[in-house]
Amino acid sequence: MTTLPPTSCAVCKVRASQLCAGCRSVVYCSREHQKEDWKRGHKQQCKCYEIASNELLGRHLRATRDLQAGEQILREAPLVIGPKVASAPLCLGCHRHLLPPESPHRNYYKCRHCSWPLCGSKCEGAPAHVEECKLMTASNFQSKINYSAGEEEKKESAYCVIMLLRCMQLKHSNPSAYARLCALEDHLQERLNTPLYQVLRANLITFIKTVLGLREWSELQILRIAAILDTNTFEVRQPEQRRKIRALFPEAAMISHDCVPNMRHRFDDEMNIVFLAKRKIAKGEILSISYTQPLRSTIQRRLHLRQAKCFDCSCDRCSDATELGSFVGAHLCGKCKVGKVISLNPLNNASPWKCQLCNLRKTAKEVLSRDAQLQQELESMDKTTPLALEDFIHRHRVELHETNTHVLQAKYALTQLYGNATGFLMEELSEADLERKVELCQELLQLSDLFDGGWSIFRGNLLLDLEEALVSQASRMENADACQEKLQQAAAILDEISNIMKHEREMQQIITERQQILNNAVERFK
Ligand SMILES: C[S@@+](CC[C@H](N)C(=O)[O-])C[C@H]1O[C@@H](n2cnc3c(N)ncnc32)[C@H](O)[C@@H]1O
Repeated sequence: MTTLPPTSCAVCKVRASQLCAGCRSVVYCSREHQKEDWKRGHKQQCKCYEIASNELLGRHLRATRDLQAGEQILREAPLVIGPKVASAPLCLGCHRHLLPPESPHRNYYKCRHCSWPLCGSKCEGAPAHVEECKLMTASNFQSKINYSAGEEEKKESAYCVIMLLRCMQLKHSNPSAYARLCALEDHLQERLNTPLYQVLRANLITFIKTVLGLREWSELQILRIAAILDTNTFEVRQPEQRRKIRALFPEAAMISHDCVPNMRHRFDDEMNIVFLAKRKIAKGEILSISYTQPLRSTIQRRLHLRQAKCFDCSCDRCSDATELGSFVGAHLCGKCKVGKVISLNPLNNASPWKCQLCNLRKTAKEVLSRDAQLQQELESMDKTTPLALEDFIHRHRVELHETNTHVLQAKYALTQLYGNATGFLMEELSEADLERKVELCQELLQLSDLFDGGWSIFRGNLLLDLEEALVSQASRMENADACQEKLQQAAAILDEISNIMKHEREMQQIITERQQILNNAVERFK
């Protein structure tokens, strides 16, 4: 049932019709009254979602009105930001990945007080770093992270204390922010017996209580904050800013997971998190994002979610042994050679697997260990050219069908390599390789419609690759009709990309360049 918006101005009560675009639940008679109401408190109430709760998900967000594809749903500033539990050396002031020093015999710039690496003296006084620096200096702690040539990407586990200390400091510096942090889910009891928390217990607690002398904090209080961070932080990736860190957003932390999510998120220049609807969302629908990777199989995704977020996903994709008809987790049957081997109960990771066509059965352990081997093989492969990945798909064709997770991961990497890798640049691609790129993009786009469709970044990136390949194909064609058809296809795709990516600032230049290349191709064709 649609709720009709009110008809009188929220400020002066005269008959009015200017609807607030954010929540669409109040109207105003004028821009002045809208501004006045915003300052008076509508800013806090203007939302198109509410926090709801149920037994399965706990707290979650739910749409309070119909939402259009591409609509912004939530924007939130971070409560705390800092390094990931293990991180390559980064500046604790501006959080940028550190560049190697100019001379390889020199070290990173080190904070004059606590010796943590920084990008320069300017960051010594950065608000993010000042308090932790005082604490470490007061207890004579000096960081031992140094530059080591060739190991710039090595992850340092010493960074695990930073985000934790920043949260602990909120208790005195910002008690209301600390209270919001403490209200978040932790799964501490489930985490305490894991190997990671055993290590944290040994190292982190000693560091905080003994080295830094924060004796008033109990072991469980400290571990609870670590568990809150593990359950709720978002990874912030801003490659153009050389940033790969984590951040806590208390409202966004309420958003639940679904393996076919209806929202996507990004970070703006001020590191606010911004959520958009990937498709139309009806009033009352649960708002979701994915905490895991869409091209992974159900058993891989569920294991990851259990280990990282302590829950067993039972979404529509996970509940269906065929994964919505995609068979991403299935292997080809080694006996009848045509059937697909799928789990008899995908919501039980220990359930046996069986061929759909013959009587071949496998234990979950067999499936898992084979998957782990294949994943390992894929991850250790040379990804500088398409050759090894094509070879992987070919070698395993009897066991892995066209949409098996390992094949999909290889195919996605191939869409990036054809046209970009040395020796495989767009103009160097053979007709066959160019056609392969087009087919791979189209195949993955079809799959993305099942798991990550609509206005998704995955889809936007695949469309960009496809558009480029189509223009390149068109420019090699001699038949005018075929060329025109390709260029028209490319133009329609570019329109869609412009829509999907219109909020991604860093994509605008690429889109403009693509438009220029396409216009030139159309001119040449004419
Ligand atoms: C970032 S928090 C989300 C907010 C949380 N529900 C709360 O009440 O604070 C992540 C946690 O929410 C729960 N959760 C999120 N999505 C879920 C899902 N699809 N199924 C079951 N639990 C889910 C899990 O307990 C997970 O560890």
